[in-house]
Amino acid sequence: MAIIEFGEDFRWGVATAAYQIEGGVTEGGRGPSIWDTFSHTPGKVLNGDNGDVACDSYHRFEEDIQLMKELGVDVYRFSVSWPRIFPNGKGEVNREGLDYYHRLVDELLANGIEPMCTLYHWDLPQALQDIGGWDNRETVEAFVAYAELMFQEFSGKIHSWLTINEPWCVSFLSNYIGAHAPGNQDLGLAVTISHHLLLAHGKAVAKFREMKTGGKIGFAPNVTWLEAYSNSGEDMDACRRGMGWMIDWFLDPVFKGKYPEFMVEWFADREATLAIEEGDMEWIQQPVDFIGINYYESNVARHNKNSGMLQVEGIDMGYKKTDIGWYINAEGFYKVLTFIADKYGNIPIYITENGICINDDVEKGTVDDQRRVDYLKAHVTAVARSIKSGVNLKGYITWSLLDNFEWAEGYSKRFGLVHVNYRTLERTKKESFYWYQKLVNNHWLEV
Ligand SMILES: CCOCCOc1ccc(-c2cn(C[C@@H]3NC[C@@H](O)[C@H]3O)nn2)cc1
Repeated sequence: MAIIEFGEDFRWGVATAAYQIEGGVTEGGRGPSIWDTFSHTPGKVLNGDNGDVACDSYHRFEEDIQLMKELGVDVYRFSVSWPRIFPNGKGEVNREGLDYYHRLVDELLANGIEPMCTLYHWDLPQALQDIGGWDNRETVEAFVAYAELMFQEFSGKIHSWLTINEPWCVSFLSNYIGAHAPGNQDLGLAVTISHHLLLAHGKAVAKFREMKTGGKIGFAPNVTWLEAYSNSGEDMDACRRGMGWMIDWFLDPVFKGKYPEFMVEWFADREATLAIEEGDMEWIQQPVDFIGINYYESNVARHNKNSGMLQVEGIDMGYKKTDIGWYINAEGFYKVLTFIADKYGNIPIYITENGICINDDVEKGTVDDQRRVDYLKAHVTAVARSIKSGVNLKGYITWSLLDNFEWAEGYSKRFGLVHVNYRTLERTKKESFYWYQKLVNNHWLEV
């Protein structure tokens, strides 16, 4: 057995998101979001599940925080439901919504846990979608106004902010592939939305700097690693496109001030062009203090001209799969982290999501999710390897504290260290909870 060690200043955390855990969708003055609309549209979410109750964390957050305290985590990454703050997306502020998040943040601070706040984790106020959503630059301005209010309201309490979670999911998964809310399937629209999301991010960062409320700010792209099936130029190019779609498309504008040309051309050849206005790129490349990286899986891929818009075909190499069908490959985690550090300069990185869907159920009062322990062990070791290789990693925040509403998969897919019985809302600590507790408190693990 080998011992893998982490410095005492390395931060450990757990992550959730508002629509996935809160419930209370008509309480406390909250307005509807696009996920309320989407989940209540027949056929959009597996089993017709929705976030109306979810884990009921709106009423049970003290219990959840006691679980975090028992874990011993340093950081809790949560998201704020924008329609709790601005029920109509902009204009009138809902004081009850602000008060709810003050109670949450105060309880975290009272228990020695640092709040890391994601401002946008996919639950766009429906009222903004009704005027075009992220396709409309008015939504960009509404986001900046929402961010400004949150920075002011929580100044001195929240010191770590993330603007946008997984802009690839918000733009391409939700507006080209159409699997997530609002469910459009238009590449040109998705490309425009990706630009407006980066503009919203950059303008919010600029507002954060201007307000001087203190703390640090970043955003959280989701990333993957694609290993080329062969060393042929077309297979290597295909993998470059697949990663360019998810990584370079969002990191190049922020860190290099321009979109990756090879992707601009690929989209333009498919009538999807960027409408960049004077000053946009200057806003987008506002320096960030850190970047959140969300990683789940890697693939082996090759070129196939008949394989979708990107002409990238995944090849099943027999890697073990999770219960949501994603491949398990911790080597890809190490490779993508070193790739990002090499290409974008050694920016401080927090892993803001990494975890595994394992649907084991409660038996004899526990959940023996050894496959989750194995996944976490391998991926935390990949994090240690990356640090040893010079990657400026500051912390690891696992997805998720609780089983929760996994978007279009509903409640069928479980990512939590803690099992949730959605009928009784009873929480049950899994074996992985105790494994993570030991890692978080020891700062080392045996592999
Ligand atoms: C080609 C067709 O593809 C159809 C589905 O394609 C995807 C891709 C990616 C995802 C996905 C889900 N998650 C986990 C979440 N991250 C944020 C947090 O809220 C977690 O719940 N990350 N990525 C889902 C579906």
